[in-house]
Amino acid sequence: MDYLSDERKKSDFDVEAMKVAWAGSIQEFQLSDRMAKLVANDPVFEKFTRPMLGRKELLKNTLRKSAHAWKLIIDLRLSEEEAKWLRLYVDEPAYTDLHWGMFIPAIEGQGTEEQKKKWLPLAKKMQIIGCYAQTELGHGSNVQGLETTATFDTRTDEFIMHSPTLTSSKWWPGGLGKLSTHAVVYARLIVGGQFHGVHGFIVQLRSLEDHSPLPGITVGDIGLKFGNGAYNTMDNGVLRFDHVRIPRNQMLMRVSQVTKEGKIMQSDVPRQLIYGTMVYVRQTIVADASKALSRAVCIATRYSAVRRQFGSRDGGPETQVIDYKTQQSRLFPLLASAYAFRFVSEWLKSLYLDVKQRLEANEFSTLPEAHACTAGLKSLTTTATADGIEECRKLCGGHGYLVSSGLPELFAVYIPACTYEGDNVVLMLQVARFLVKTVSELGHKKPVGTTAYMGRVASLMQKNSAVQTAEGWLNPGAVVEAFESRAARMAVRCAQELAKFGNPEEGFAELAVDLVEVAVSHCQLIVVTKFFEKLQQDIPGKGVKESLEVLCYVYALFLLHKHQGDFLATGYLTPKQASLANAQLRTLYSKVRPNAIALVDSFSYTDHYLGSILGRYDGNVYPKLYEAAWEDPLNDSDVIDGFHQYVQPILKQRLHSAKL
Ligand SMILES: CCCCCCCC/C=C\CCCCCCCCCCCC(=O)SCCNC(=O)CCNC(=O)[C@H](O)C(C)(C)COP(=O)(O)OP(=O)(O)OC[C@H]1O[C@@H](n2cnc3c(N)ncnc32)[C@H](O)[C@@H]1OP(=O)(O)O
Ligand SMILES: Cc1cc2nc3c(=O)[nH]c(=O)nc-3n(C[C@H](O)[C@H](O)[C@H](O)COP(=O)(O)OP(=O)(O)OC[C@H]3O[C@@H](n4cnc5c(N)ncnc54)[C@H](O)[C@@H]3O)c2cc1C
Repeated sequence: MDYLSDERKKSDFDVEAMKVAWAGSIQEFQLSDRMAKLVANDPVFEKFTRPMLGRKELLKNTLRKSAHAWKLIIDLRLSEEEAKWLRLYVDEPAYTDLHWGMFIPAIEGQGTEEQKKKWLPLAKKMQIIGCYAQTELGHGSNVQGLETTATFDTRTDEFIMHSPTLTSSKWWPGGLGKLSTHAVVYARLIVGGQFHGVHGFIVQLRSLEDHSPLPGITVGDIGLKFGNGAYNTMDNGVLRFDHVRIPRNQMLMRVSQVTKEGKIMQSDVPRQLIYGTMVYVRQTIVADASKALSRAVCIATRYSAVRRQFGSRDGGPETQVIDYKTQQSRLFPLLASAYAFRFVSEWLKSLYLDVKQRLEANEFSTLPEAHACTAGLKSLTTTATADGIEECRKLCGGHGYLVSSGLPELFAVYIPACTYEGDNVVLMLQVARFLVKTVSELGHKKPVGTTAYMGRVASLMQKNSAVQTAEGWLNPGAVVEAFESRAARMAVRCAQELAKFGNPEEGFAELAVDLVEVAVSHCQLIVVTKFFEKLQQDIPGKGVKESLEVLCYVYALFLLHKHQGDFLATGYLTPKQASLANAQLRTLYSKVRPNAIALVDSFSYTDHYLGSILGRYDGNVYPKLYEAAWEDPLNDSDVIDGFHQYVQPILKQRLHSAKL
């Protein structure tokens, strides 16, 4: 029985076509769908018991799943794209993520042709397992502050890897604790007693025969992390070196080379390329944000249509909580954000692929913008997604707190995304630096790409919004201009404040809070613009483009309402115009309402992937919640183990004193 069938009938767009729009293309949809079903129908990938497993069982279970996934990849000859979808739907962080997601890309981006030829075939056949060992106990954000040393010994043509202090212990790398045989280790290069910056080195950690740590290497897991199950399927590790020797050709040498004689040779490649793997991964994290948020939103939307509270008239049904305006005002912006992040990630991927191609041809001019966009959008989307998942939990009331809602584990797995791959505030400060630089160069350099609007700064500073009615806000030009003006005005104002400081670094530190706000406004502008640009494309299917248009305005006007202080303070909007935007937002919520279930069905998530009783496709929530309760190990017996030993004596004492 489909308890949501009435809801599904209300929608006025072609869901199958929306699924394709969400996936990006029919090919991508079919690929994703095939992998989703493959995983959902395979009992090895069962995940409901995960939160109840102890750490050792949990990790062993993850290893079993990873081995099974690898076997499927080989047996079914899955492509790299298919393997990525398979990984998504298996839905369990594992050591293989860092192997494929960072170790291999680090060698690809920073290795020489010779190094790639040697290491990549081994890694791609998984004959070695690698991780990305950058962060240390004492330093994560400040990469130049890392303490591990790689000292060149000209006599033996080797580097000596050493951890001179406790704080230099590598700390956090995923896959390091128990599984990796190798790591790309970031360390201070020391040649002839001189420090030559931080570089990456391929270091073997464990024997390929019996997996024991090699001499001089201390390695282990850093311990339990937030939440049951969740990220505890990953062996984040600690690593120390005691004068471990590696051949010279294991320093990744695309950026700088060390010769046998101990000479440093700089190639034309900028040193920032050492950070290149982070640019790649940040871009993938933006795509993952849309997946995690859409998943939470799918659960909360379906449950909000099932759940009824108050409002019964003449004994009729109570009101579906999705019909409360307050519920809509919390849920629909998140639904719109999931779509917005999906489309901006599509754009970011194309930007990244373009930069990658240029880097391969030794053309580096677009690297700073790629860095700013990946850093800023990673920060913006992961912050909004982490907050959004928690909001979805609250939108599901008490039942959202049950593990069987799927939301607690999703939250626990997701929130470190605000920290890993760059703390979100630190990353926004990088964007701010880029923007301040752009403003300071306006006189002699034409801004391009995502900062092109700064080239119109004079008019953006003068022109105010012309919107007169609520309908007036349903105009891409009006909305984009509002976001451009806000971002440009905030950036210029901050740059003017900065100029008052004799020492720019002192000013940057003092104005950091305002600078982060400038960076956020710029990143929001990017997301809004890319959503409108998406709507310019051919999007087939009845009512699909119209529904996306509604979501695009919801996303933009929700942000405008939330940050109306900025829009008002910069003088671009009047209070009246801000309130017209809010009135339009209410109308838009009413347009989303009949399509809400269809819009989350368009993510095409299987019940296996959602892992949520509240978000079941058929809406059959209550019987299934009731059934699941009885599956809890505590309900194996009517009288709990420990009752006779610890509780009964207390009860007896009470009876005894009652007699007195
Ligand atoms: C069996 C089945 C298999 C199936 C197959 C599976 C397939 C799976 C495939 C994929 C899965 C993917 C999963 C991925 C999973 C990812 C999980 C994430 C794990 C997390 C990993 C980590 O966290 S790694 C560690 C990350 N660390 C950080 O991010 C550190 C943050 N700090 C920094 O980035 C920097 O230090 C800084 C940006 C803060 C810079 O600080 P500082 O001011 O000191 O900089 P510098 O002086 O060094 O340099 C300034 C200069 O450089 C520019 N710049 C900075 N960063 C970059 C960059 N990244 N790129 C380009 N340029 C950069 C900066 O703008 C300055 O430029 P100027 O021109 O000088 O102004
Ligand atoms: C689950 C997980 C997996 C990870 N996986 C890996 C991995 O595979 N490999 C790896 O190398 N690392 C990994 N890391 C480490 C991760 O990359 C770092 O934790 C991250 O980069 C943040 O650095 P930090 O811990 O030093 O934070 P800190 O920099 O110490 O941040 C602490 C606080 O200080 C603030 N702060 C720091 N600097 C500034 C500044 N300049 N201005 C203003 N505020 C500032 C931050 O905003 C934050 O609030 C992982 C971390 C986690 C949680």
